[in-house]
Amino acid sequence: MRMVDQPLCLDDFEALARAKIRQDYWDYIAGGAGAERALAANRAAFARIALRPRVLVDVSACTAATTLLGHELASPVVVAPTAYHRMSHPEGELATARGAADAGALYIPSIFSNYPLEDVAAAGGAAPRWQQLYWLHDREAFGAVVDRATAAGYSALVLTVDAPVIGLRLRDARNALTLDADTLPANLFAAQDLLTTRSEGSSAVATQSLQAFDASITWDDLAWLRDRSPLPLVLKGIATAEDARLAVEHGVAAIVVSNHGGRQLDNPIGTLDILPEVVEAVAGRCPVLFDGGVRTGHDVAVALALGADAVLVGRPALWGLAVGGAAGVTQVLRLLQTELERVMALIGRPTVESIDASAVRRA
Ligand SMILES: Cc1cc2nc3c(=O)[nH]c(=O)nc-3n(C[C@H](O)[C@H](O)[C@H](O)COP(=O)(O)O)c2cc1C
Ligand SMILES: CCCCCCC(=O)C(=O)O
Repeated sequence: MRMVDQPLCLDDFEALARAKIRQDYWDYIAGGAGAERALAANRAAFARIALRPRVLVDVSACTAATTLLGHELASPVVVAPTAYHRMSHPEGELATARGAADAGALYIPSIFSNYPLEDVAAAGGAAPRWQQLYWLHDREAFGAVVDRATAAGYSALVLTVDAPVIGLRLRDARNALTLDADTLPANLFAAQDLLTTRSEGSSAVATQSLQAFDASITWDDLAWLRDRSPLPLVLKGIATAEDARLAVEHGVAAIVVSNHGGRQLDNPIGTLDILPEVVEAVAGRCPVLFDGGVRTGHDVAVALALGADAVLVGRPALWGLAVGGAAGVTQVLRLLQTELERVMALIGRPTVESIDASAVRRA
């Protein structure tokens, strides 16, 4: 592997982070499900789309600034929900929240954070934040988290719907992954014992998810959540036009096209290949967010041109966190913003709104 002193791109951050995170936690973060076909497909999809540069356009003042559900953001790059940030840095989600706030970015903490959601909210100050949720078997515990997020000033709930069970994470099973005491989920006390134990041939994360997640929920159950909290509801993990239409019919505020970073269904198709059918089905009725394999400002521009209103980054934020705590998260987000603004100049699209379908073609 190449030696890196000063990270100039996200690949550099990845190399530096790898040297700082212990091997079984690194595998949990980096890995995908099954043969990791979906993980690879997410990146491969970007190689098939080319940008179409227009010239002699005034690009002297390109700006990546945008708005999303009323939030003014420095760029269309959002920090995705990822569990257990203390695997990457002792200050965990508190540092991520500070780093995202300093970059003018929206952060979506995972329900499986290592710090209580109230503390994460306080660390982010006035910055926008949405709370991610998994629907738990224990309805009382689930409702309590929803109430706490509502009271703590989160401005939307992001329900992840692509994980009725956890995908087959072979790296974690081979590593017999269990979580150390300082990496246990802070919002869910009942989950803590289970994450230090595991069934034979499985990891603690997989064993626990089987017991914690309610795999019986359907579209009808969304009404319960809407009754429980007035916050706008975002569904994360939509991967077909049919479900995108259903989501809109159920009044969601936004959807996230995602395959969970290739960690759930090991499908040989990247989320970028799925994005156009979802954008067409939604037909402008709500914002469409996208994630999976975004690693450069060029990737962000491609996703926007294919109809995304914003993109989420999962692993890259963890790399920044591992490398430099809050400042590392800020650096990763600013790097993506700077790269995007450079690409915008090079393709003659000086604003986020001007990056439309005419900006791309199949390579
Ligand atoms: C270590 C790790 C933990 C994750 N935890 C969650 C989670 O708690 N909730 C969730 O909705 N998605 C979770 N995800 C998925 C991310 O939100 C996101 O969809 C994915 O990381 C995007 O792909 P990328 O890492 O290539 O940017 C996790 C992903 C990773 C890598
Ligand atoms: C029972 C713990 C489940 C944590 C799930 C976090 C996650 O979504 C992941 O991809 O890992």
